Amino acid sequence: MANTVSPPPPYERIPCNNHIFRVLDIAVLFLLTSLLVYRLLTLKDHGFAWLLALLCESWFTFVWLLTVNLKWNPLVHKTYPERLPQREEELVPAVDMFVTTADPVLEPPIITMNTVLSLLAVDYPAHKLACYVSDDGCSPLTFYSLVETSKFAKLWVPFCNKYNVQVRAPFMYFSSDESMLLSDKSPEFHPEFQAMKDEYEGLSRKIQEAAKKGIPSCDLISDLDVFSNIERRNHPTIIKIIWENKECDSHGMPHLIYVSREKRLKHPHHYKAGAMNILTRVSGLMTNAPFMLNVDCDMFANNPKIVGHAMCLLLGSRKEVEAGFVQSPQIFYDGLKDDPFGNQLVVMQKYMGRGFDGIQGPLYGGTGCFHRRKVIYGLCPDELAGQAKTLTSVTANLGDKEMLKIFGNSTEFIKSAAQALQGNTNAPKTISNLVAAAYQVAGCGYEYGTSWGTEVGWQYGSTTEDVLTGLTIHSRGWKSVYCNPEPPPFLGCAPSAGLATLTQQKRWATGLLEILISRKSPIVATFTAKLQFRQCLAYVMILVWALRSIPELCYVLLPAFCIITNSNFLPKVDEPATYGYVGVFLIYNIYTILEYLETGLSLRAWWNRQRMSIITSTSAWLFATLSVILKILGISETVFEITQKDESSSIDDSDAGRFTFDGSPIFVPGTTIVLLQILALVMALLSAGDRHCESRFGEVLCSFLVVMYFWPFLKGLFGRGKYGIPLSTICKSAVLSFSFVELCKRAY
Ligand SMILES: O=c1ccn([C@@H]2O[C@H](COP(=O)(O)OP(=O)(O)O[C@H]3O[C@H](CO)[C@@H](O)[C@H](O)[C@H]3O)[C@@H](O)[C@H]2O)c(=O)[nH]1
Ligand SMILES: [Mn+2]
Repeated sequence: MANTVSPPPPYERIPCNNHIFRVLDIAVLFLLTSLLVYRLLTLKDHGFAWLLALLCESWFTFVWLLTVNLKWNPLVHKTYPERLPQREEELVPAVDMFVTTADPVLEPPIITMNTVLSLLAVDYPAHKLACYVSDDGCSPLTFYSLVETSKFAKLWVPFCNKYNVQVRAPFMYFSSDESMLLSDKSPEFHPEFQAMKDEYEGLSRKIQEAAKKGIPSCDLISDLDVFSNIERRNHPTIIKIIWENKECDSHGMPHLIYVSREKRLKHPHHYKAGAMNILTRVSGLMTNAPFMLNVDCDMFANNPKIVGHAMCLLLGSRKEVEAGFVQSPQIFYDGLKDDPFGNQLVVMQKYMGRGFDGIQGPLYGGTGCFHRRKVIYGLCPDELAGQAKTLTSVTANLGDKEMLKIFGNSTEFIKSAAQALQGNTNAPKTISNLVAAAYQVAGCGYEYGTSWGTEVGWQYGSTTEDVLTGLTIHSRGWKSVYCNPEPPPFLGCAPSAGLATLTQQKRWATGLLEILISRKSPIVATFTAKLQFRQCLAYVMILVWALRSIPELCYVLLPAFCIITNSNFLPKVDEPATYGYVGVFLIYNIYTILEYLETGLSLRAWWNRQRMSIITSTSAWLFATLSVILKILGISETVFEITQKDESSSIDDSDAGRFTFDGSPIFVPGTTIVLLQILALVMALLSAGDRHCESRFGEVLCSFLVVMYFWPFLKGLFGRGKYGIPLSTICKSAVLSFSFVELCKRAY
């Protein structure tokens, strides 16, 4: 036999060493269960507080069990694009890239344009790429910006290729240290760099002025006609091919297409999921690439080789089932020092990402993700061909009639979908000929009676459409892979303040709970479909976020309750069980500190995150639970509130990390908690001389700790202007606190 050396695989699976964490995991679990037993055995000697603590601690133990499951076998994938078999450019698979934007005010066009530019300039054959921008704001400003951007891109893309530019979002490139950029380059670089910088400044000026003074009357006038008198929520489809790479030039610029789907007041538009489905269909008609990359408007491609890295995982695995989709982490570029709002989620994503990678694969996070088109179309992996029928009605060989029923009434689209499902890549088409067909599939009535949003495409019914869509894919037996090369693949904006963070957390927790109680719940899928059991537990850990608010709120209120009613929820200081509580508290904190230090973050960042998790859980997640209850009762619908994105981060502003407040009801729980603890501490102080006081040491300490966690609210009580909690909120909280005290006293 010939001794052929097979080339090394383009990726490696590397298990992470986590012995210390496993020991701590088990230690916490052991202590928690022992304490539960202790509580159960001593239940009859104690009152209501003891029982409530038992219930809360049972829940915490359950959540800890889920955490241990998730983190038990962490794994990372390392990718080597240079090892991919060298193919002719013609054989490299195509990728359709989607950008969604929804509001030119909350999402300034210059941010979206930088994202588009970074995608147009990625290091991949240009004729294999197409960039589709969905504009749910139906804004002439976005369209105008895109046209201007495409002109700039014709200079920018070749510049990036010629000088192997590392960061291909111009705002980032030009704001990095110029001297570093300028050294080590050929003499012609300097003038070209300067010219490019001037061009970019020109572009941003144009966009800024158009935002302020309106779009200048220019040659675009006929194109802009369609935008005149348009209502954002009630308008026909607008599709414009801004640039077509007609020559199929691999060094040119990818296709660039603007899509604003039809919206009518009576038709639900399903927020981002709806927008993604339209992009899927329009791109299916025009380019039908076997892979689709989607990013939020603020998430620019920071690593120009990211498509290559993703291809290592998508093409490099022996079986397709190993990589139904490839997800990159959400990393933020505008983070404040020490993460005062705890919203960078670096540590959480790192350890959860690795954990998921060791089971069935990471969640789909809505941005920075490469999907196989056929997976989005609802197909099962080949391995499950026998069971496919029971898991989905989509198979590779459907008749026309079935196709029409599932995918809707466009013969052109059916044809393209059939090709995608069978894995045929088709010859490039002239995309401008397909605009009429594209208008049809972008209409708001198109999905009526089809499987879009239920079985095919991005899934409807949750404000976290991303997690639901990923879950549906995992339920069909696909695995997913985490792709996190250096430098980080995509960077975006984190919410810039406390309120925005809480609003985002509320939307996430709402959407996740919607999934938990839906028919697509992982608990159902693990029995009826192909979701792995441990993956199900991992999903449940995330989906119960909103529900965690209730036990956590109860636990936070327990110290105050006990002080007010002169009861106990903790053992007396001299009882041995006290060591158990102190032990859990210490080990848990050491555990989380270790995670922060191992990631290279500061102790302050750790503390900020601890604080924010409790604040988030008792306010944002609590409101999420309420909004899901209201939805179930049919009183109100859950909505997608878009996060504000700021271009210039205020890192230098020393007050940027301070909590700001407004009249939003989301601040009421936090304020009430602080008022209550203060009240309780004062009561404890006044009765310090009693014989009881010693026996309440634990409760007083905990109450004090709660105040530390809610420090931003305590400061807010005395702050001024936007840094102060409005009087109306304080009044509401005061009423709530006094009612609580009254209630406690009556009950006891
Ligand atoms: O009706 C809508 C609403 C939103 N979007 C887009 O959705 C994206 C995400 O919105 P954002 O306000 O930035 O929400 P985030 O909480 O930052 O987004 C995270 O969480 C969302 C689910 O809640 C996912 O959809 C996102 O991909 C994920 O990054 C943005 O590009 C928006 O333009 C639309 O296209 N149409
Ligand atoms: Mn965002």
